[in-house]
Amino acid sequence: MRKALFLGNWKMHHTILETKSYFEKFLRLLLKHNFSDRTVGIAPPFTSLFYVHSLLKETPVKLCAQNAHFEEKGPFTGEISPLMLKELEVEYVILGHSERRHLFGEGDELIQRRVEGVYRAGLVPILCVGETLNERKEGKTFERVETQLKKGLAGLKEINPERIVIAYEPVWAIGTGVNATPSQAEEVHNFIRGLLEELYDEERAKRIRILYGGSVTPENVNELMREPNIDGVLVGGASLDPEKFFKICSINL
Ligand SMILES: O=C(CO)COP(=O)(O)O
Repeated sequence: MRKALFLGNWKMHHTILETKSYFEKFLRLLLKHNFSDRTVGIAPPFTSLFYVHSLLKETPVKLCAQNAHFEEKGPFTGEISPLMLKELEVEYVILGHSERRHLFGEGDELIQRRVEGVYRAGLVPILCVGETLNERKEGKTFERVETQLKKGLAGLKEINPERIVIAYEPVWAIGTGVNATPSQAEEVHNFIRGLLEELYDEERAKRIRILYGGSVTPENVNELMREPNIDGVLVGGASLDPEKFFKICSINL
């Protein structure tokens, strides 16, 4: 009932020139297949969105963004509005990524406003949550994830479950080459599903997709995706290489 979702988060990588050769390779591989049972998307840097929009127009690949402000417009230097993203037919927006939280000081309240603004604008927010290594060592994983999830969703009392995505990205697994084991990830995904049930109801909680992110590779994606509550992956480093990302997106489901 939950359609698998494979998303590449390029972070601050790939110029427009590099993006061109990426998509030549990626689309050549991808368009040979019929992937109606899954959704594939890529979040390039803002500077490439306009260009990538034109490349992806006739393809099933979804355009995604790495952040968004909550207002339509205004004096917010350096920010991009949901309206601007909608104009480019962006569908998914990553919010509350651990790099935004830890390197740029975004807190739960700001992230909540972004999630609400993006959702209300008709885009699909991907709310990222996850504990640091210290929090895990201190046994605070569930507590941390619960706070981030509840605060992040606080503005959305009513929800269309197909129009929100949660991404569990343990900070210690991001860009480290050390992924959460399938059972470590499943334990938290199952916990998140329970929280969603508490916040909404069982029916809706069952329909919300929960992605895993953190050192996903073509080698480990199969076993992660076998877990019942892992509905897709949010891929950083391995999505920068078109062949690797294609391998990830094309696994047997
Ligand atoms: O942060 C991530 C995706 O948003 C994960 O990054 P890596 O796949 O490079 O660990």
